[in-house]
Amino acid sequence: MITVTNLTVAYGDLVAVADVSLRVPPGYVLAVSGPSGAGKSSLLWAIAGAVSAKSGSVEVDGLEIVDRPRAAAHGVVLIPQGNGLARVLTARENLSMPLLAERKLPSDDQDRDEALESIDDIIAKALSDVGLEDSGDHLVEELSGGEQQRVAVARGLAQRGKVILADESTSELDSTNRERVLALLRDEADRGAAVIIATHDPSVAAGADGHALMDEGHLSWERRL
Ligand SMILES: Nc1ncnc2c1ncn2[C@@H]1O[C@H](COP(=O)(O)OP(=O)(O)OP(=O)(O)O)[C@@H](O)[C@H]1O
Repeated sequence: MITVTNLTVAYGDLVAVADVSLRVPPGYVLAVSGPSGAGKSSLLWAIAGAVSAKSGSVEVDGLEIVDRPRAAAHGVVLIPQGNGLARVLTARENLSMPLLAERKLPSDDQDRDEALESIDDIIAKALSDVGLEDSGDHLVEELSGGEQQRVAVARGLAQRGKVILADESTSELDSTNRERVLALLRDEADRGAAVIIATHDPSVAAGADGHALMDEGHLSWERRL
């Protein structure tokens, strides 16, 4: 459960998120739309622990989110706008980094090999789910914008979070891949994650369980969860 209570995020004097409250239970997909600069990314960053609240709070399953490392360890996955991939690493390496960071590999050689094989399996499935099973060894900078976006989605899915925050994750995709990614995000909700999608696309918002609008940091409801 994502619980945002009277959250305000500010950059100096600029208030990006103004006294926002919302709840997203496990199993639900919330779409957040609104004009450029409305505060959608800032709301997602605050839920991910990547920016601090000026006032108010964010909780995930009762744990207050105070910084990114603890949020990530608690299963809060952010698929950032602009992908956030390391361009000089391969797609597979980009997927492996958060998985390796969150696990302590066993010291025993055989146990370690098994753990690494299981990570390889998770990565192969995530890349296959986004239709990039043959692109794992490509450098990110060799991939198209839409392929990079799908790698970023695969990286998010591979982490099997309890919260998935997808920031404009379909903006560069053709309709087939947009439907594919939306179905994958729906699968995440069906497995028990709470999902928030920031989007400019009305068709993405229409497919969500609820739809919130942001404008100048304020949130209102188009369709409640
Ligand atoms: N790191 C930052 N420092 C200062 N101002 C920022 C920072 N990040 C965002 N802003 C400002 O905060 C406001 C909200 O930005 P935000 O990126 O959250 O909006 P958005 O709704 O996601 O926009 P878009 O749809 O264009 O991605 C904007 O005025 C933006 O310029």
